[in-house]
Amino acid sequence: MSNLYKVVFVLGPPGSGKGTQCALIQKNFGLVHLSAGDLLREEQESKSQYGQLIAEHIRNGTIVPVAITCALLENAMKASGDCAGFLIDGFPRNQDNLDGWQKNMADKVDVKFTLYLSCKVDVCVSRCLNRKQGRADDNEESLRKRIHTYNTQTYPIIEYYEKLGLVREVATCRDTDEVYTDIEKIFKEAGF
Ligand SMILES: Nc1ncnc2c1ncn2[C@@H]1O[C@H](COP(=O)(O)OP(=O)(O)O)[C@@H](O)[C@H]1O
Ligand SMILES: O=c1ccn([C@@H]2O[C@H](COP(=O)(O)OP(=O)(O)O)[C@@H](O)[C@H]2O)c(=O)[nH]1
Ligand SMILES: [Mg+2]
Repeated sequence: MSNLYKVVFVLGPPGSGKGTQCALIQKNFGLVHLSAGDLLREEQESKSQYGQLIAEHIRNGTIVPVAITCALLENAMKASGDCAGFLIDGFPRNQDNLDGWQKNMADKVDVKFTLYLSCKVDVCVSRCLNRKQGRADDNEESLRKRIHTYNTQTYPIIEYYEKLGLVREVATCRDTDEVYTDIEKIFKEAGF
């Protein structure tokens, strides 16, 4: 019996439906959903010493240094007790994230696969602009920067996992329940 944490990374452009689909997977498979973006927003609101730095990165669509994000993820994993595994939503987003994760977490986790939610940019942007969660980065200027960061820094991480045969892609420019039906099959086939 391995006592490594089981992990599935969930990546895709902003607005592709990562949070929406993770909520459904969590409910039906008992994996715990950890959104790196949500953890960073909570850290920022908690008057952390990193609050200003996090806020600037979020508004500019750039990526927070991995030491901060990885520590938040590891703490959340330790705090969540026994579970079927973790859905890590929106991380690793660049090479620095991947390097920091490999250095600190590689021997504590079993990464099962990366769920890649693919969606056309114009659909993603309009979903974010209509999301109405009061986010500082759901405006046209921040979204342009976020899409640029996604294309230049995050997509190469998906390609890295693709070369390892660890990507499961699901197209998300469809109704939420149609998308979830495909995702459910993938998790069942992976033994969850
Ligand atoms: N398949 C879908 N069809 C239409 N709207 C969706 C779909 N999936 C998510 N949304 C909506 O799009 C917005 C962004 O979804 P979210 O799950 O927050 O994406 P992400 O975490 O990838 O940025 C939310 O308002 C959500 O309700
Ligand atoms: O590992 C992460 C995850 C998120 N972010 C920051 O948080 C923002 C919002 O991320 P989130 O995943 O919440 O956005 P989404 O893709 O869900 O729209 C990103 O643009 C980054 O600035 C980051 O720096 N590192
Ligand atoms: Mg999200």
